[in-house]
Amino acid sequence: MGPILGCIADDFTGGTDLAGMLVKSGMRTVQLIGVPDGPPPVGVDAVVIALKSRTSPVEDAVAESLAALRWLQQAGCRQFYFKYCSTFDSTPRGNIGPVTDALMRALDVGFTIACPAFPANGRTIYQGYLFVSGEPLNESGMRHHPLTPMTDANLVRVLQRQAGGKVGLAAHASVEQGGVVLAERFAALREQGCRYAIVDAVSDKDLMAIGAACDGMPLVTGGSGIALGLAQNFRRQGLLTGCDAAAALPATGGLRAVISGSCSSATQRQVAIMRCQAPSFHVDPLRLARGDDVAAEALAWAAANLAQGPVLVYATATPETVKAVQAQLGVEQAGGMVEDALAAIARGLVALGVGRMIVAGGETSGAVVRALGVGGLRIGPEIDPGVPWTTALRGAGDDDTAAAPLALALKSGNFGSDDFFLKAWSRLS
Ligand SMILES: Nc1ncnc2c1ncn2[C@@H]1O[C@H](COP(=O)(O)OP(=O)(O)O)[C@@H](O)[C@H]1O
Ligand SMILES: O=C(O)[C@@H](O)C(=O)COP(=O)(O)O
Repeated sequence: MGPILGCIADDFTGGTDLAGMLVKSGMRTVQLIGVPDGPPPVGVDAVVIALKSRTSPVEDAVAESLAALRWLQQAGCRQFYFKYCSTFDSTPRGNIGPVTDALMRALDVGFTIACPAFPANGRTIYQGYLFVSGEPLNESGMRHHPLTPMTDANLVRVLQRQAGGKVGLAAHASVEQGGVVLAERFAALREQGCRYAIVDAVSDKDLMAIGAACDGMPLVTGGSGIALGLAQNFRRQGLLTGCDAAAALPATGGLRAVISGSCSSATQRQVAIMRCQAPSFHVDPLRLARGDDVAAEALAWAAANLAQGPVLVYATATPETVKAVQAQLGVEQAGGMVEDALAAIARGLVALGVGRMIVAGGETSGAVVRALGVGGLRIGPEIDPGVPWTTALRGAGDDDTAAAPLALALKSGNFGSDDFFLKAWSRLS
């Protein structure tokens, strides 16, 4: 049987986050990188197509998302899921609103939900306000994000600025009463002319209620959290028949490296800790802009250090440093230049024998995975909430027979414990 649930993720770390969550909920899941050419994989319950569309121009994000939807429809999926960041990362023009609108039009649906909550990672929503580990979004580190600074915690307001229709709120008072009451609240909002409901959630129990209320809803949108409650609907209908071999990965090996282009608060702490314990190489955007061959330097340095243990290559910097760089180079130019350099270094590292790699940052992961020509990812064991180990597949139909496939952990900027870069290796057998 083909996949039942078709997911479109707006970045690659978000894709592995969602795929890991679906696997945990008992759905056999494969993550594909970009819209595939080939036929859908067999023996899976869910497919996640990971795009790099979070900060693309709106028209490009919409076109790519619609292409992904068409492929998932042809693959036979019966429910669709637009995955964005648990901190609702978006530019003032979108892309969450415009992509949601385009998917709704294509599916001919008049209502959907928007819920980025991920309580296990401290993302909770109450009265429509998004909190990050107890801090309102606009007071969290997200206000300094290099590409998508988030300066308003009220998601009804944020989505209303991006979307074509009216945004309503399904507050916690409805959510805590369970799926039936919540579904009634959705119906009431629809009658009031709302096309979207921001949904409160402060616990996994709330996510299960949201999942139940979304039974049969053609399109859901959110972070990875709401995935937790969807499998129960399919299971009840007898649609989840396969056994879950999800967390088993083929044997991996080779040298180890961490590549970090994330400037998020959690990554800054993780980089600081790894720098004290392992050889590290700093990629300076201003040197890139001057035309220095930083990638070649990094690879020569890596060749001399890799044998000793994991190495760190990072562009991660404080908000002040990032602002100064952006003032000189421009926001997009700085980001693109760093991403290109880290991607070239990742390719060179694999050529030097790196077989296990952690990449920190969503945009950074997108650039690296593309440069490595990865077609898909097999999902393995979770390192920390939202970050599984994966192994690289060449494409949709790949049966993963390579002797020792490349192991990749794509770490969302703000996920993972402070010692993530040190402890992650032990989760890979
Ligand atoms: N020192 C720096 N100066 C300016 N931009 C940087 C610097 N280091 C990284 N970047 C850019 O910041 C962006 C970080 O985004 P991303 O990789 O998605 O991380 P996160 O997951 O934390 O959001 C990337 O485009 C990256 O190239
Ligand atoms: O939902 C989340 O927070 C993550 O899955 C995610 O999308 C993070 O994006 P980055 O912080 O850009 O890695």
